[in-house]
Amino acid sequence: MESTIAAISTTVGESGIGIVRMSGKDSLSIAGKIFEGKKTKNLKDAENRKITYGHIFDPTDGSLVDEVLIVFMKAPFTYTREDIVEIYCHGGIISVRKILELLLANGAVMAERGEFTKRAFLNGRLDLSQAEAVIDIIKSKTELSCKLSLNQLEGGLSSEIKRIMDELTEMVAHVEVSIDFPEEDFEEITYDELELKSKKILDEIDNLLNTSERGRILREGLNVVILGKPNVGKSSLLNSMLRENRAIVTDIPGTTRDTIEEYMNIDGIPLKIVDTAGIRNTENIIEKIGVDKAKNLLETADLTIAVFDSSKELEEDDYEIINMIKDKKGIALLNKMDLDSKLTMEDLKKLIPEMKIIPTIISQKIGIQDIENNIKDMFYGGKVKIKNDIMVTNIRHKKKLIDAKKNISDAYTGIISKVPLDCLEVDLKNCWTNLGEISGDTVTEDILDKIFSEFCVGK
Ligand SMILES: Nc1nc2c(c(=O)[nH]1)N(C=O)[C@@H](CNc1ccc(C(=O)N[C@@H](CCC(=O)O)C(=O)O)cc1)CN2
Ligand SMILES: Nc1nc2c(ncn2[C@@H]2O[C@H](COP(=O)(O)OP(=O)(O)OP(=O)(O)O)[C@@H](O)[C@H]2O)c(=O)[nH]1
Ligand SMILES: [Mg+2]
Repeated sequence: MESTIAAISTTVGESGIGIVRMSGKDSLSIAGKIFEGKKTKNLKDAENRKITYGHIFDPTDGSLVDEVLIVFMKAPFTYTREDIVEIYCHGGIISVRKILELLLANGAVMAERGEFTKRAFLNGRLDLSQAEAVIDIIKSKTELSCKLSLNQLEGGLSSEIKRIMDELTEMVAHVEVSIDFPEEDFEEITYDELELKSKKILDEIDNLLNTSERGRILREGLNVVILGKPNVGKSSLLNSMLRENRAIVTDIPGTTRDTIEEYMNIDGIPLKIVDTAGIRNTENIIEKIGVDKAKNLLETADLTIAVFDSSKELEEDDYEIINMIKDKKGIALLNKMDLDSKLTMEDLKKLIPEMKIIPTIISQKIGIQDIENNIKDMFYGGKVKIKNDIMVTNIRHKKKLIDAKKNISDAYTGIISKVPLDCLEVDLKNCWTNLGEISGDTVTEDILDKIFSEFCVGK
């Protein structure tokens, strides 16, 4: 890396302090041109990693720009493994921008998005999945997803991937020896050994892939769809869960015409919750579109909440809804329990014996806590220990794992049917390459550019 890069690393706006930073071999000399210290006049004389107080001046006219703290961090023990200078100035928009401008005028080039972290990766301080964790930390919206990304930054996923890659390397080496020196039987690997080893790798990749479903939920939110006949209290439920009057609630059936999506979280579990138009057989064109939309949404739901009205006898529309949700993951609510009962818990239980049924009075917020606890239980159903678990949360990693799984299962199938060893080698190597795209060992320039372009400036 020849160039010295500079960027503003904090948000530009009304902030107390702003950070402008530089990385590269000229960092110290460039900063030295615009900084004058109080006690330590010259930045070159400042101690490594020790904060120095002073002022930034515009060297073209000697005018004062800001009062700052500055630190020089000497390569290679820095964030990027290059020389770094960080300037802590007064926040806002003028000072940070002016200081960046001066650095650029004195030999630094504007850093691209994620370029500091990209350099940390290229210089070997982080592997690619760790670098990607950095942006996931910044973008995380809940404590839980932040914690997972921090684990990834600490190298949990990386070491697991590395371990599997080492196993593959060892297997390939054995296979190659057996191909190259078939006469010398001492090193030759047996098909039984190969079967065991490839099965182990297949299981390990599978285990990682199995965590990605929960990973997706943490990324996108658990997709919860509220379903039911008109007027049963679906929008009331949405409002109660959000704790705000988001959707219009009236006693006129057919109030909600379109779907309403909102985000919330229950103890850190992100939820996308969708209120839908009441399902009924209708001739009204607008309402019909809403009803069809609600039915389609069911396909992508992680969880459905089907609402029933206890004050009304079951009708044809209820039966249709029961049919739709029967084999889906979800819970049923028997609402309006404050009114005279025409539909009991027992009646409903007979129709959907597999499903959890919760009695509610949504208009009085009764049962909401119960619903939220049930959603939580379903999420933690797999008994994940989030804290120590390695979890695949990144969609790119998931895709690569799927490719790698395909390679190793092909190899495994080949081993079972005793195909020639050189046929296996290709699958094993491809598997290694696909895993290497997660760690960054085998990644291409294009992929790197794409990954780091999603970073923020100054990271
Ligand atoms: N001011 C400031 N705050 C920051 C960062 C930064 O770059 N600057 N970070 C980044 O964006 C994060 C912290 N991450 C960092 C990771 C490594 C090193 C570092 O200097 N590592 C060296 C030395 C470690 C040591 O002293 O033991 C190394 O790994 O060799 C610095 C920050 C969050 N806070
Ligand atoms: N008595 C009683 N009324 C309720 C309860 N829950 C909701 N309601 C009332 O039922 C009516 C319909 O509620 P909504 O939330 O608009 O029902 P919806 O299912 O969204 O209806 P559509 O949008 O038309 O499909 C409103 O007047 C609510 O105040 C309850 O537990 N008990
Ligand atoms: Mg509604």
